[in-house]
Amino acid sequence: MSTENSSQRPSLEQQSHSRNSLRQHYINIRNSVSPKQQKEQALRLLECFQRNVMSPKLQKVALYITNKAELDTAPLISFLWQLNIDVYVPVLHPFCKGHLLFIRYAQTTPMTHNKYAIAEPILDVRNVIPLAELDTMLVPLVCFDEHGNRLGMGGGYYDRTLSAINKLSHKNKPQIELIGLAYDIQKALSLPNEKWDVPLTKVLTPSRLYRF
Ligand SMILES: Nc1nc2c(c(=O)[nH]1)N(C=O)[C@@H](CNc1ccc(C(=O)N[C@@H](CCC(=O)O)C(=O)O)cc1)CN2
Ligand SMILES: Nc1ncnc2c1ncn2[C@@H]1O[C@H](COP(=O)(O)OP(=O)(O)OP(=O)(O)O)[C@@H](O)[C@H]1O
Repeated sequence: MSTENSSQRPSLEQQSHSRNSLRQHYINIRNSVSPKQQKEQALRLLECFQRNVMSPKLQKVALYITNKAELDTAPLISFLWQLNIDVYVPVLHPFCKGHLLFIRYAQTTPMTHNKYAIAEPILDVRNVIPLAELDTMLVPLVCFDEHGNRLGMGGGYYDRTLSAINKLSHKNKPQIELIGLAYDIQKALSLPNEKWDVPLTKVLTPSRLYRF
């Protein structure tokens, strides 16, 4: 996307068009994963997590509940539960449009479905965690590149929610690890980035951990 001068710079409309075509291209790639492969890849992801991410510092982890052909997080969630590590998942914010709340997710949590038909805990304010208290957030994505740029489903939910962290003063800024979870086939050579994009610190795939 780099250009010599502003007259050659793509317009906002062109940029959003290329983001949307890239997004659709990688959603199609993701949808080509069969249910059998999805299961196998989820187990390999768990092994890769155990080798590369697991640490005694991991106490409060945000994850997501898998939608459609996304990399399946269920084995990872069960593993964290076994270790008594607290797991939090996103809920669409009821008042703050485009933002997420992170809610404690346990085996007995009463669940519902959001407008995208994704399972989410029924909102109970006692189970909401302030972002600054999370030590790691595992983030869904449609594609990523080798600089840690991420393209998601296009709602801007994660970027909006995470921008709140960047607004904190440096002193209070939490050292939250932002780790994208993806199949290896979701890696792009280079993605356009926007001022609101919050870069990932790492991406974990079933075969390796990328550090940026
Ligand atoms: N598992 C999961 N939970 C998540 C996200 C996500 O990407 N994955 N989100 C990340 O921000 C938020 C929800 N954002 C979403 C935005 C758009 C669509 C959507 O357009 N879905 C299409 C189907 C897409 C497909 O084929 O995979 C649909 O509902 O028809 C879904 C979720 C919060 N929770
Ligand atoms: N921090 C923010 N403040 C205001 N608007 C934002 C912010 N972040 C993203 N947006 C808006 O959200 C829209 C979608 O953003 P983007 O394409 O980056 O979503 P995404 O990262 O793919 O989606 P998601 O995070 O939900 O997976 C953009 O058009 C942008 O206007």
